[in-house]
Amino acid sequence: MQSLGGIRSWPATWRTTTASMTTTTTESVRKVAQVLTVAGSDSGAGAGIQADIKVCAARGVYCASVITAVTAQNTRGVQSVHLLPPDFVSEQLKSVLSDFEVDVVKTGMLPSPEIVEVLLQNLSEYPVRALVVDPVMVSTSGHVLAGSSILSIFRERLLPLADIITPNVKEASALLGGVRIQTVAEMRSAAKSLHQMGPRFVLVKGGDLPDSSDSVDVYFDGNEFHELHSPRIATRNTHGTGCTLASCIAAELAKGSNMLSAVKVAKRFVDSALNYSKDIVIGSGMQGPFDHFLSLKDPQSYRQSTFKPDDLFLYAVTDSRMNKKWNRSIVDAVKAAIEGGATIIQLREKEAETREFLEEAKSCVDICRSNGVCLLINDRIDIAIACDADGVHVGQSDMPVDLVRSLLGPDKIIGVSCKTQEQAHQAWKDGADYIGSGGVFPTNTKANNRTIGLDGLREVCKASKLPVVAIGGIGISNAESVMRIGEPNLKGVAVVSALFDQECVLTQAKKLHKTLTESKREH
Ligand SMILES: Nc1ncnc2c1ncn2[C@@H]1O[C@H](COP(=O)(O)OP(=O)(O)OP(=O)(O)O)[C@@H](O)[C@H]1O
Ligand SMILES: Cc1ncc(CO)c(N)n1
Ligand SMILES: [Mg+2]
Repeated sequence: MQSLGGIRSWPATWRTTTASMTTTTTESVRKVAQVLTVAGSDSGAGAGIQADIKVCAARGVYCASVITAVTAQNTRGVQSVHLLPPDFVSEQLKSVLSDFEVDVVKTGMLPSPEIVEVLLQNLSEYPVRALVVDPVMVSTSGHVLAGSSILSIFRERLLPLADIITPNVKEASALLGGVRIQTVAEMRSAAKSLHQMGPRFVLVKGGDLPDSSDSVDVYFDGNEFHELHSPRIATRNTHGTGCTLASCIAAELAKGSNMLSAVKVAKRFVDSALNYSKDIVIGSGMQGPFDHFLSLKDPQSYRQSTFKPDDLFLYAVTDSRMNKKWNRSIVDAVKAAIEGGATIIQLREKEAETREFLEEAKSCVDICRSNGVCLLINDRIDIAIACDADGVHVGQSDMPVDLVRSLLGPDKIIGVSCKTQEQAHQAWKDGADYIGSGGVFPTNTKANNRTIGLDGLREVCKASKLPVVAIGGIGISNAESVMRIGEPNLKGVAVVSALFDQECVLTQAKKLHKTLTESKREH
């Protein structure tokens, strides 16, 4: 029997290895971890090939796919299965394995002994670093995806080559000739028996174990057992958990992880994904898919957080000292500002305690979202992430914009304070959405802040490829003079004291909105 090399023989430095890669340029090349999944297609895309590709993408690993069968499948069950001819499966395998530097092969639905045979042949011709075998046999809905005809070739030839096998309790039982597996103790003894068939590691999954408040998987390395526990999540969206777990193990191995760490990360990934998507509704059947990217957004809130430059029109920036002085909560201040016509809100709470600020920020997100107004957080990226704000505003000495972007992802709003043309240019290059420019007039809100005046503002606007909001000492009496500079990308004014260092925020917001609307009409 040919060895696949196995994960234990990986060079420790493989991640930076570039020598074996062919390239037509002399530039350095970046090695990308690669998985090949050999599995069936699930038309509902919760399991099979589709799940495998999503998991790898979510884990930062490239995933090629060889399809063994096509299923007509949805959340109600499997309606029909069409096997691909073994020769054609072989052609796909050759195609990928002869070209790509596949690190790990992961198998799912292998529906006939002939298909297993062509897989074995190709693996002996093109060895890979690790083989993850998820012995898919029966769908959770009860449909047979691979019948008993595959059992002997699995036992005798595929399992001995596997670095890890990941049967659920039913599959473990089938591989062992029908033994009873209904307890964690029986899972342990099954793992031990399966290990004797030759795989280096065994993970018996307990997702379908009856009467268990925990979801327990049993891992066996030939010597030691590990029980991986997580609270069972009450959700209908468990379709594809098995494929997800195995693909995540493959992805982590491809990145260079050892087996136990890969399995632990994979279990946590399934757990977080299930938790995150426990309430989503896709399809009308008994078992729904979940969100591998942990990010299917409520379309309502998603739509509201898209940023338009005109949102900068009346930009309200909160200030904790002023709220304290006037004895109101941030939430009340924000409500009043929005009611008076504020078009975007920034929470700038320099002195707030983190825990308290987070709670207030969450309430403000709810208010802003229900009013279709974007909410930004000043400087505190952590708070913005934790409360799912629409974005952040950062200064020149805060975290760099490109790093903020990588932390917040592509859809969040990032604003940057800029006093100079160079800063405005840099903000645009780094991927900001707008800039705030000032102080236009002297202000008490920000100590030691250089005033750039209307001329400075004009300069920055001229250089900026991004929309601009003016800030610093602006109020009802001078807002018009600011807008009158007439630069087309100057979209509005940001105010602090003019709204919040006032007895009635609502009245001041209304007045300011009126002034701005009039000056817009005139210019
Ligand atoms: N409700 C749940 N809550 C938490 N973890 C779960 C739940 N259901 C399954 N899991 C976990 O998901 C992983 C897959 O286990 P499971 O036994 O469901 O595999 P499977 O039956 O092959 O999956 P499927 O056939 O639905 O793709 C395991 O780590 C298991 O512990
Ligand atoms: C194609 C396919 N592979 C695997 C599973 C197991 O979840 C499934 N339901 N469908
Ligand atoms: Mg299951």
